[in-house]
Amino acid sequence: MIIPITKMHGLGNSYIFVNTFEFDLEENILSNLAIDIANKDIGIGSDGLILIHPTENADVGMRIFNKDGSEGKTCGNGLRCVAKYAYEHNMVKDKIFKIETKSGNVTAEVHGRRKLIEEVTVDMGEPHLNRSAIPMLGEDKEDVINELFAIDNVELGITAVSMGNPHAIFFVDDITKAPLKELGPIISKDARFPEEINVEFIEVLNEKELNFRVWERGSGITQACGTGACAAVVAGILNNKIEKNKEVTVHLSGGDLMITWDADNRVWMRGEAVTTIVGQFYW
Ligand SMILES: N[C@H](CCC[C@H](N)C(=O)O)C(=O)O
Repeated sequence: MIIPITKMHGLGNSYIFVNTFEFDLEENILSNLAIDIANKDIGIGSDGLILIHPTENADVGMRIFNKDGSEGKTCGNGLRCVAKYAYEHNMVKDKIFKIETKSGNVTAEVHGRRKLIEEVTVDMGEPHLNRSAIPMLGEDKEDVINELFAIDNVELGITAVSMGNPHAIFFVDDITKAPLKELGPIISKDARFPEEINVEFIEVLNEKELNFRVWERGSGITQACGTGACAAVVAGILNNKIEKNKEVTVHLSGGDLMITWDADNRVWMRGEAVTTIVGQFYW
């Protein structure tokens, strides 16, 4: 099979994009295709596969598959890249349009001159905090905000936030000492998370600035995670460490995202979207 592809990234969180408006893919090959295409030795190398697909519910649809072949429900960096691709390929006519994800529709706005888009803003919608929405085992009676979380003989304070995909947020005093490699994979697959979870460690620098590192469900350590950055800002505000309704700079390994949790309970993400390869994948 010769598959037309575009490799894109947001702050180094890279995916291989297939436009299924033009090249359709059978459902039963998607997981294995994601594993192979993301593999740096036998494939192109990325954090996963993203399909840009036709839908009745929005201007375009996005599906994301992690490096291990599992399907995620949404992807912040991926959404910015899909928005850039759709506008530059004349799949939408306006600069503001809707993108469908497995967790519902979001609204994207592309910024740039003529057909070169370098930055995108996405209204990521409302965060979800109750346990059943994460999902995380336990009674739904209260949200998970700095709750004691014992793991591997360590006691941490967990704040759990869903941005349409699950995030476990832990605050540390020094991001360079965050136990990402040691605890990321263990927490991500802990039985308390029936659908596993993305794991983020956050160092709050001041009320408008965070350092951020992530172990992604299904992909491991990535350079950036857009939904994770949104979840981190929500968690910081819930823990009274940062200010609501202000633009917060999140410093990820691959660069900065600007995140706002506004007075209408909506989370906004602004950042780059970059195309690096256009080509064909022989599979
Ligand atoms: N990198 C993505 C998140 C992928 C989430 C995926 N790992 C999952 O939820 O399974 C982002 O920029 O939001």
